[in-house]
Amino acid sequence: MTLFVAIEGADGAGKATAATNVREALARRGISAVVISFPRYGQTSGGFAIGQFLAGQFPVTVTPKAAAVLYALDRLESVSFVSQAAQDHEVVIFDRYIASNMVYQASKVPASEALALMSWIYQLEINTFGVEKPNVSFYLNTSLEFARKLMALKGQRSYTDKQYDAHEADEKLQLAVRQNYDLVTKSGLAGPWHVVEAASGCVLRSPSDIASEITDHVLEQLRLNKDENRRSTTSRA
Ligand SMILES: Nc1ncnc2c1ncn2[C@@H]1O[C@H](COP(=O)(O)OP(=O)(O)OP(=O)(O)O)[C@@H](O)[C@H]1O
Ligand SMILES: Cc1cn([C@H]2C[C@H](O)[C@@H](COP(=O)(O)O)O2)c(=O)[nH]c1=O
Repeated sequence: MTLFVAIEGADGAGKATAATNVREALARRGISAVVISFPRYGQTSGGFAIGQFLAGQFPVTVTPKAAAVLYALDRLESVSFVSQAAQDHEVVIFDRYIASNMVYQASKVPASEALALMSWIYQLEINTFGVEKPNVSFYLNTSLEFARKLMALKGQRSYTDKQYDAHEADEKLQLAVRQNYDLVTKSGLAGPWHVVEAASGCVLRSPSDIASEITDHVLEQLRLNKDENRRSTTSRA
């Protein structure tokens, strides 16, 4: 059975880097893994609409619920792509997944409405759209200060020429995103969660150090899954 792993975090936390390094670390152990990054900007109509929205070019005002639907549509359109990846690989690593949708949209409404909106989005994606649940999620926790430095290292994006997109430019949103990741990880929504610190004290950890912490958890989860499969095969025999 394929393991679905989600790597989550604020903009510029180093998720794409961690996802690639984890995939390579698994490959070195003979475990086949693939990285799928959401949004899939150029691949789905939802992804295209999100690119327009983040570039500030969507033709109508996008409320938090409308944004949630666009992001969820991107994943709905990707269901068969994900299921093909699951047939071809032992591990599918998502660079952002459903929790990004829950956290970012919840960060645009008053704190008292955040949990209700998060659970609405989770129901929409899992129950209504039939998107695959992650088996384990990692939150790459980083301060806004470090994230700004990493964002500055990012190359040109496909959907905007600006240095910062609509979410990245919004400092208040970036702070609320950190509070809401804290809320989901503590409440276990869209989990189970492991929190991975991007920095140790006031020094950013190396990409390989971060990836090896995540890889160790993934290997442990693969072992647990194999034990579980063996147990259920034995009890059926
Ligand atoms: N731990 C790290 N130490 C130093 N540089 C890093 C680290 N992690 C990532 N980087 C660099 O920071 C930049 C942004 O990283 P990355 O694209 O992985 O972030 P991200 O979280 O996926 O960003 P976003 O969500 O905004 O797309 C890249 O140039 C990457 O090489
Ligand atoms: C998948 C997903 C993403 N977002 C947000 C998070 C970012 O601010 C942007 C785009 O992500 P990228 O990593 O910078 O390409 O969109 C979201 O709100 N909901 C989602 O489902």
